[in-house]
Amino acid sequence: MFPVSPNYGSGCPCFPTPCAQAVLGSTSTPVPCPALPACVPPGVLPLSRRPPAWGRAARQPPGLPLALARAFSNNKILVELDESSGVATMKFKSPPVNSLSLDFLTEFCISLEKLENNRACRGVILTSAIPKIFSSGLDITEMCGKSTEHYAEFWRAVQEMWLRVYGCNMVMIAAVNGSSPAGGCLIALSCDYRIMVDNPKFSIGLNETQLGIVAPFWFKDTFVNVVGQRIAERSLQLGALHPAPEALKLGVVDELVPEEKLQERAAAVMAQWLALPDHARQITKSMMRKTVLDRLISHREEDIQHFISFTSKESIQKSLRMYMEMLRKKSG
Ligand SMILES: CCCCCCCCCC/C=C\CC(=O)SCCNC(=O)CCNC(=O)[C@H](O)C(C)(C)COP(=O)(O)OP(=O)(O)OC[C@H]1O[C@@H](n2cnc3c(N)ncnc32)[C@H](O)[C@@H]1OP(=O)(O)O
Repeated sequence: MFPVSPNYGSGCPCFPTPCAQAVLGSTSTPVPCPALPACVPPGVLPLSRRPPAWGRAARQPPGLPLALARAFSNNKILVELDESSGVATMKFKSPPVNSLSLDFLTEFCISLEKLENNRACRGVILTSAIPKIFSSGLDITEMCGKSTEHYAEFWRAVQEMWLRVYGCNMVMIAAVNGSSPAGGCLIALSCDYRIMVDNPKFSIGLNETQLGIVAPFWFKDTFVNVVGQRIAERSLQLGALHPAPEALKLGVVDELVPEEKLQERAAAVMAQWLALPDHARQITKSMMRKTVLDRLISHREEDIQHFISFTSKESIQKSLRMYMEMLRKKSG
């Protein structure tokens, strides 16, 4: 079996079974899957793939079953598309705490890709079906006591999720209806707008240092782009989890609403954003985010190697085990 092109990923229509062009021949020259233009890194859609649909939702592409376009759910994420507004909702439903396991991340990327390829969809609201939890962040069990191959696969999936959300042409709104530490916070930060339930019991932040681990540079870049250098520096070093009212003050989220108004408010904000011409908004978004995206894209393999060597250290494994133990004691 030949290795596949480095451009091959869940963005390719032939995923997870690589087509002939996605497989590297004996020349070892990378041949990208034909569905992905060579200049486009995995996870980042070229602007030309999304036709402008300003003012109305575009028509359903022929051949796609209507039911699929309206709602689909594999296992951990429920996706509903309202074709009249062009807005989809992705509801995380992976009990107990929507942790970002390899399976979750894979399903997330496939679901988002389906929406990206559906011309009827122009915006996505991310929210949770689990009471009180948006997402508990990366699934710590994926980082404990596993093989280096597993760490590499897991980290590539984390990178892929971020590249897809941060580089997404559609309007992305996070409707944060519960706690959102670390990787959960990253998902929200990667959206265009964040609305959180006004409840001080729900907190959000990049708390990696509390686990004895370090938020990677692209987590940090995303955070800095939202709240600025000073707030990000203090919050990151302290591994702070900000209760909702504090998160609003610091700019981690854009607004707070009562729980019962969250979905209605997210739909209203989405309508405001969709009132703009798609092409102008998309080019502006891409211009604002390109430098940060490019940094990971050009250092992707290096970043995976960093993750593997960092995570494999006995001291890090010990910290993660102790943290899991602390969570278990608290819950049990
Ligand atoms: C030089 C630089 C090199 C770069 C190296 C890179 C290093 C890695 C960077 C990693 C980046 C991001 C990391 C993360 O995202 S780590 C995850 C951080 N998340 C947390 O800290 C949250 C932990 N969870 C909680 O605080 C709480 O669970 C909650 C979310 C507030 C919910 O509270 P609850 O009371 O409702 O539920 P609880 O009883 O605590 O939990 C229920 C069960 O779920 C288990 N669990 C919770 N969170 C996780 C998780 N993130 N992963 C796996 N499992 C989790 C918990 O243990 C309970 O299980 P059980 O019922 O006891 O079996």
